[in-house]
Amino acid sequence: MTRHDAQAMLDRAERIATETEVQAALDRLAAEIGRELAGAFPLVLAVMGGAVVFAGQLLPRLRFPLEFDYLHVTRYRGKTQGGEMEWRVLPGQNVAGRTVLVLDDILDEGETLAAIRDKLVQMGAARVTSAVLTDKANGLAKPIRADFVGLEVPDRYVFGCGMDAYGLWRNLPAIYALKDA
Ligand SMILES: O=P(O)(O)OC[C@H]1O[C@H](OP(=O)(O)OP(=O)(O)O)[C@H](O)[C@@H]1O
Ligand SMILES: Nc1nc2[nH]cnc2c(=O)[nH]1
Repeated sequence: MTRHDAQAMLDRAERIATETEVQAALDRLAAEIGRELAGAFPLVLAVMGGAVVFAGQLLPRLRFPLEFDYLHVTRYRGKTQGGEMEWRVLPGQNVAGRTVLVLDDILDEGETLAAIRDKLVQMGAARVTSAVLTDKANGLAKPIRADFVGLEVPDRYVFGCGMDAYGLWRNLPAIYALKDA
């Protein structure tokens, strides 16, 4: 896709959450997480690559002791339909016995977060919790619910705030839905 195509895709998209709304959701999430996990000395794990913006903006709002690490799993790979799960970086052995908080940008069909939870439990995590910036209202019986949800988004392909559209526009500070996908 060219730079011009990328701009045209954004121009055709619909903005579904403003930067101000995203920042307010982050403030609320941080307060909720603090109430639940401040005393737990959690291991916070960002799911690369979509969680990079969410983690980068949430972490400075968490004012309690924690450790941070990441894992990398993907099943969309720049497409708008999910496929086979591909683990690129497994969680480290430091999860054993810990309260873990998984951060991801979106809970859609829930396959990714459920697989991460199962992996962490298998690796000996004492408690697995999760926070997602967005939860897609797709009417599906998801295999997992997130403990902390920033914003509900409609059943469309969304991008911005770390989420990509065909590999692009993770850098946008607001959230958009593709015109046609
Ligand atoms: O609930 P699901 O239907 O499983 O989808 C959610 C996952 O999809 C996205 O990852 P993606 O595979 O696009 O990789 P990315 O993080 O590199 O964007 C997103 O970051 C979640 O991890
Ligand atoms: N960028 C993006 N990634 C996703 N992964 C699962 N659903 C979505 C979505 O709507 N947008």
